[in-house]
Amino acid sequence: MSEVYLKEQEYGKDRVRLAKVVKTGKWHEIIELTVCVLLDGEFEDSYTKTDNSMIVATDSMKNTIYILAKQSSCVENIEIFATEIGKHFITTYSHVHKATISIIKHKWTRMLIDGKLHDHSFHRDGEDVHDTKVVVSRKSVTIESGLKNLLVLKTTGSAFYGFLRDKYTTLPEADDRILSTNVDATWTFNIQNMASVGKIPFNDIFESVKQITLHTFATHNSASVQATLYLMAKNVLKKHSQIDSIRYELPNKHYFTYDLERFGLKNTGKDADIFVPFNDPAGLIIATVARVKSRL
Ligand SMILES: O=c1[nH]c(=O)c2[nH]c(=O)[nH]c2[nH]1
Repeated sequence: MSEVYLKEQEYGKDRVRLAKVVKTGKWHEIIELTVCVLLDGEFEDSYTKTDNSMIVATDSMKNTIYILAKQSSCVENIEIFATEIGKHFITTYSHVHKATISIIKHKWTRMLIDGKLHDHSFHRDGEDVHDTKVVVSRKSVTIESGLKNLLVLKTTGSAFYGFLRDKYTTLPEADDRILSTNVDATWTFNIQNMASVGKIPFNDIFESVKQITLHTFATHNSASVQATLYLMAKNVLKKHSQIDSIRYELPNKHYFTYDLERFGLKNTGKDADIFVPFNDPAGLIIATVARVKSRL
């Protein structure tokens, strides 16, 4: 057999679920997270020589996440909390060279009861989440954040025509159609150094990216999912100088008119109002838009 070597490795604890309640008198906050920690470093011997002496047990990593959550005042700010966790692992263990921390923040929206925000009751109003992936090494920190699973639909203001037609094409041109997608967006931050991480208003930027995404989707006349995606990204980069690039993954969740002509009912063009939503197959449009780097 030809010689082999351990090309790369990462190991850690995934799907660590954690909720923290922050109480200010009767006013409570709930933060619910799913955390993944992966470590890279001098772990080769555990794979190749059955030497476990350098292994930080994944069970200890799980304990560490709960301990740091107890001690931290930044759990609500997942990019900062992830950086704290990453820093902990590379400063505590000299043989750990890189820690990759991924966190999903689940949505709990405060209830509005009798016209007032309730102090300790929350509901889930949508499956969209805020997530982050932070990679901490001794030299650098990289942070990407995301908005995942935001389901949107508009009933007009979307067309799709002028596309390539050949013997494989059956899709009719549409000057007015339903447009629906499940937005997944991931953006990377321009981080100067570890100390600057605490100064970035990650949660405000998240809310703003979400709002820009919704605003662009709703207000522009879409020529295609591709054109909508590019405009969303351009608007985000225009507004947020801390963001270097943004990637969108937009499935085109098709709604096709149902053939009611067979029953003597008009359901095309201006008369179209009965549609069949299709889960599968879906188009999938993926692109990353980045700033042109200045040559200065
Ligand atoms: O916005 C669209 N982009 C496409 O690439 C495409 N392809 C398709 O069949 N419908 C659509 N819609």
